[in-house]
Amino acid sequence: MEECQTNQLEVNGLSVHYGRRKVLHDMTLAPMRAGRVTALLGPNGSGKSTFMRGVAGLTRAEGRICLAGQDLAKLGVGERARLAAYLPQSLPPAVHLQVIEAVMVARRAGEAVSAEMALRESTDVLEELGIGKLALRYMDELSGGQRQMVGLAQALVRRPAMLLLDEPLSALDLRYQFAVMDVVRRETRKRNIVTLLVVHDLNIALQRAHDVVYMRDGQLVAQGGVMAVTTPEVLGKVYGVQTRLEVCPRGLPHVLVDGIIEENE
Ligand SMILES: Nc1ncnc2c1ncn2[C@@H]1O[C@H](COP(=O)(O)OP(=O)(O)OP(=O)(O)O)[C@@H](O)[C@H]1O
Repeated sequence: MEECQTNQLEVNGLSVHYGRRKVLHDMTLAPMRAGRVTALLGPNGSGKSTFMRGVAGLTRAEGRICLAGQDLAKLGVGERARLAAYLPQSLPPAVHLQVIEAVMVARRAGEAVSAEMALRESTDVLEELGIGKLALRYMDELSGGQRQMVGLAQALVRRPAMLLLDEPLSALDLRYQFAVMDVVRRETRKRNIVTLLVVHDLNIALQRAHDVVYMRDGQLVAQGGVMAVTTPEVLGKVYGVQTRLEVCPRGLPHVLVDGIIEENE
């Protein structure tokens, strides 16, 4: 079997069953390189969260997943969680902890570091994400968007090799959605990590991700650079809608939806 490459995520033959029902069908993707943000796109129920959880090792899956040169199946739970930081679709209920404490707890969960070091690194991450002023606020008193940002800080402070973000924009207003995507893009490049995220807003995904993976019914439909694979044909196949693709003056793609494609068309 081929060696895993050090700076990428490789997914080969990923399948997931829930009971006797197969919901992910042998998904094999082209390697996803570090420093790039990939958006995982597809309709409701197409298997996006299942894919993310399978890659994170949170759902029993068949197939081979390699990250940063390591076969994830061969790692212990703790080591795998440190390497692959997963932010779930719905964040757990907020506890009555200060933000800085919550980030420090995340830092110390995977690795034995001193409180002093955890404090310094947690403070740095909050500053980098532009939320240093939230440090002494309580988690259960934050808005949805602020909690989403703290969740990102908790993921990044563990210095993962990969970020898996399941709908990180769902609780956010328009400005915050772009702010979070900009932070994710910047940190992905700066830390040279693999980032995979699920986003429902196609236009935000197309404007801020480098690459896209389109899936439907638990199967891969297309994968590649945003501009290369996003076509009306692919969007029709994935979402069942008729679209036009425009390119704005800044060279970014924008999808206009004209209507749905009737089943017998
Ligand atoms: N724990 C579970 N047990 C049984 N079936 C499940 C479970 N979780 C998801 N499914 C089913 O697996 C399929 C894929 O679900 P999944 O949540 O991965 O889709 P999704 O693309 O993330 O959807 P959405 O965009 O609505 O969040 C769906 O048919 C769903 O009903």
